[in-house]
Amino acid sequence: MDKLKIAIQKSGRLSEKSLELLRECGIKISKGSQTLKTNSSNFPIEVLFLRDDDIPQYVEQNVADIGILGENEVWEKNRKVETIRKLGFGNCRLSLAIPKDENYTGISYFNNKKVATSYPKILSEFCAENNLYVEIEEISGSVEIAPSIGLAHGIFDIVSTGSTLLMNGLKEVETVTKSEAILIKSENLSHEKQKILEKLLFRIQAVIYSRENKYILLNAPNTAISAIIEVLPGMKSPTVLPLAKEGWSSIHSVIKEDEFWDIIDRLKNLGAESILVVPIEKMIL
Ligand SMILES: Nc1ncnc2c1ncn2[C@@H]1O[C@H](COP(=O)(O)OP(=O)(O)OP(=O)(O)O)[C@@H](O)[C@H]1O
Ligand SMILES: O=P(O)(O)OC[C@H]1O[C@H](OP(=O)(O)OP(=O)(O)O)[C@H](O)[C@@H]1O
Ligand SMILES: [Mg+2]
Repeated sequence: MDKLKIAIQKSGRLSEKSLELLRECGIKISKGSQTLKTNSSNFPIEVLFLRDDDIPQYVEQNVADIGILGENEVWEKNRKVETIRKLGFGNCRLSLAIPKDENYTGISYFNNKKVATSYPKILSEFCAENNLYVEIEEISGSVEIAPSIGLAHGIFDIVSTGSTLLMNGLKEVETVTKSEAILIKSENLSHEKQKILEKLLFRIQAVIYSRENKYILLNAPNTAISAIIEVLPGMKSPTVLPLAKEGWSSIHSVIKEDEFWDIIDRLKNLGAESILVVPIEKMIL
């Protein structure tokens, strides 16, 4: 039987989370620290561990069928690959930064300046759109060091918490774009591999839904049920079960994790008690 070849980052920001996603999809993968290629024992998939920068090229050339990498690498490498979906991790932004004591006057600050980056294509497109002439100094890593050693006036790099900028005496002045991990595929997948991919995508969808949602259970007086249901829409409609205590019910529903803290006060004000919020193992709509 054919195997679907998936390229993921060997070591770096996306490695652990890519493996974790596959494992949460029920795919068994054993990996030693030096493993560069491995087969799953219970799913028709072969995992290739690569530098993230190389993944677009391998997927374009059908060496790998699909890959997990940052959107930023797909934009930068500009290979012929198809984006399938976002994966909800590896969130970061690509920003311009300058030494913290510089007086930033707006985007024209960068005119005729030297900027160091590992993303020359994304940067040059941004400069062209904004009619800026910028001298781009391409380097492959430790970009934040560039201004302090006189290599460039500013940098264009990935920012997440901002602590690398801070530690290197820089300030973020323009966010050019945002990125997260995505799944890409080759434009020429065989019918059989496409079938395996669909099976994998079904599982990924269930895992991502379960990460984004929580199961909520609460007790409330029957008089408050309709008002509480307004606040808790649920997958279709909340479940309402009678409690042994006369005039009270238990209400169960599914809520978005990031909405929970916004609605908790409203639920309490409506008379909800004993509120439990529990993780969902898998969620299939
Ligand atoms: N600080 C961060 N927070 C969140 N996501 C990040 C962060 N830094 C990078 N990323 C995302 O993770 C991807 C991989 O980042 P990493 O720093 O591991 O790359 P790398 O050093 O180029 O790795 P490789 O050795 O595989 O080439 C980036 O392309 C980006 O999409
Ligand atoms: O805003 P922060 O949370 O500090 O994250 C930003 C840093 O993270 C990435 O590097 P990483 O630490 O992955 O190391 P690398 O340069 O070896 O890729 C990126 O290149 C930045 O340097
Ligand atoms: Mg890289």
